[in-house]
Amino acid sequence: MRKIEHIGIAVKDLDLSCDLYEKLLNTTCYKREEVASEGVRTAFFQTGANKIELLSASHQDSPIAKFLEKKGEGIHHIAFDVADILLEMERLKKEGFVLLNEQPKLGADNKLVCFLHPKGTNGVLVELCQEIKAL
Ligand SMILES: CC[C@H](C(=O)O)C(=O)SCCNC(=O)CCNC(=O)[C@H](O)C(C)(C)COP(=O)(O)OP(=O)(O)OC[C@H]1O[C@@H](n2cnc3c(N)ncnc32)[C@H](O)[C@@H]1OP(=O)(O)O
Ligand SMILES: [Co+2]
Repeated sequence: MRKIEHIGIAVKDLDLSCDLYEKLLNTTCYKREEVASEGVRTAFFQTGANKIELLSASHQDSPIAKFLEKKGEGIHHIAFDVADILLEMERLKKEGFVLLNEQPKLGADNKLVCFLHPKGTNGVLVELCQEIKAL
């Protein structure tokens, strides 16, 4: 794990929350992206070396919809930047962490991602992110 790649925040209304976070962070959202496979709409903010990812649900079966129903708006996950996601997944599996996807999957913001079950990380949903390098 090289650094925190982003903090994911679950929100009910992405437009409203984008306005709020633009005021809070004094910067505009640099990317909005829907990840249909995850059932999420995302909005990214760069704050110095860090990123905030706002996430809303794009359909009712989205993990974000379930999270909002159960816990309401708030921090949803912490994403870490990794150099080699396959190596890291292998290492974490050997360490006994529960991977929520056996293979890396396409995430937002040009990343390959994998999630670890929060039950094995003291209640924090952890996401691994590897930048997809242009060939
Ligand atoms: C990939 C695009 C983008 C990116 O950055 O590139 C994203 O970040 S997309 C983010 C949305 N996608 C995901 O979250 C995928 C991984 N998540 C899952 O597979 C599920 O949400 C899972 C397994 C974490 C929970 O799903 P489940 O159906 O089991 O929901 P439950 O409500 O029954 O939860 C079981 C248990 O886990 C606790 N929980 C759920 N979500 C979280 C969370 N975000 N942080 C911490 N804990 C969480 C929940 O409270 C339940 O615990 P319990 O003690 O039983 O109440
Ligand atoms: Co994320």
